[in-house]
Amino acid sequence: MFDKTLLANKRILVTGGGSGLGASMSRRFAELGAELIICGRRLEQLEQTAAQLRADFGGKVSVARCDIRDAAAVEAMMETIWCDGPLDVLVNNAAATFIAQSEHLSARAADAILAPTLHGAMYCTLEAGRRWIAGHHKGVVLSILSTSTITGRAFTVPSAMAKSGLLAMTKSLAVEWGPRGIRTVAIAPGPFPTTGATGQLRPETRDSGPAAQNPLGRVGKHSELANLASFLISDQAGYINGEMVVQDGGAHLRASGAEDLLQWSDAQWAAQRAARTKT
Ligand SMILES: CCCCCCC/C=C/C(=O)SCCNC(=O)CCNC(=O)[C@H](O)C(C)(C)COP(=O)(O)OP(=O)(O)OC[C@H]1O[C@@H](n2cnc3c(N)ncnc32)[C@H](O)[C@@H]1OP(=O)(O)O
Ligand SMILES: NC(=O)C1=CN([C@@H]2O[C@H](COP(=O)(O)OP(=O)(O)OC[C@H]3O[C@@H](n4cnc5c(N)ncnc54)[C@H](OP(=O)(O)O)[C@@H]3O)[C@@H](O)[C@H]2O)C=CC1
Repeated sequence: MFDKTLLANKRILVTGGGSGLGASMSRRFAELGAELIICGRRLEQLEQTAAQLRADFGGKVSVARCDIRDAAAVEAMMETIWCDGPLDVLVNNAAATFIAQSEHLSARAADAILAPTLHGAMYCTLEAGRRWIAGHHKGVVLSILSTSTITGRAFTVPSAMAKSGLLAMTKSLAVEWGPRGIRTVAIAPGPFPTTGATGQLRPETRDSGPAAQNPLGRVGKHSELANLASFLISDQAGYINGEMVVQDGGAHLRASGAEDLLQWSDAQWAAQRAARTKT
């Protein structure tokens, strides 16, 4: 699909690159010649993914243990990265969510989603952006958002708020940082099965799967998202700035994807609160 050197000479940080969609994007970027830094909280998971990428593609892959909720930790990570040279691309991928009735959300529960999803991505963007501007270096920020930015989404309100905040960041910085050579772009994926998303959003007690509700009758393939991401961060997409590309098989045109939860009984919600997963 792409020239194998599409991302040669690109130095890319993927937050949450150790697992899920972050690992799948990292894999494709490595295949297309990029140097990678993947960050997350679980060092062992990061090392495992990095070792596999090195074995498969032979390029340079480094890991950074970093909880992006911690602004000082993000600054320290960026300092360490820049010691070896500037990044070319930041992929804001790490995020958290869970389903809950909003009236049951405590402040801590709301912050547990907003802190990594909104604040963490903002810290990473600001730390990369200020270094790009100071060094007169071009950069690209790709943020992985959600179709909740278009529809809103019941029962995942903090996530929907965070993703909409990041869409506002993407559009705003396109204008503010475009003249400085920095592009900001985004993808709004529909359902792409991952351990994290399935664990948090699809308890076995939910009746119908996202494939059944999708106009195309299926969920997304990781390779499809990884290819779109590769294009958007490449120089081939050099005139795309401030845009969010939806990749959901048309699902958001039918519904936001959470309406089945309106039918849940109090007992089902109580069981969900008791059985909630933590990844
Ligand atoms: C068409 C459909 C498409 C849907 C797309 C939706 C778009 C977004 C998708 C995604 O983001 S998928 C990625 C999901 N992956 C993850 O969430 C992985 C990362 N997860 C985590 O880090 C954690 O699991 C967590 C969710 C952040 C929670 O862990 P944390 O250690 O931060 O929380 P705690 O200290 O345990 O609790 C803090 C606070 O939050 C309350 N809480 C925690 N989990 C739940 C839950 N499942 N339900 C309700 N409340 C929860 C917990 O009770 C604490 O509050 P207090 O009790 O202290 O008030
Ligand atoms: N999968 C889907 O259907 C959809 C996903 N998305 C978006 O795609 C992106 C990836 O989702 P997905 O792969 O499913 O999610 P996963 O839960 O599978 O992966 C999340 C990744 O983020 C990392 N992470 C979470 N919290 C932090 C933190 N505080 N600091 C650093 N890293 C963190 C995790 O690593 P660790 O635990 O080691 O920190 C993990 O590698 C997210 O932005 C999500 O909102 C959007 C719509 C649909």
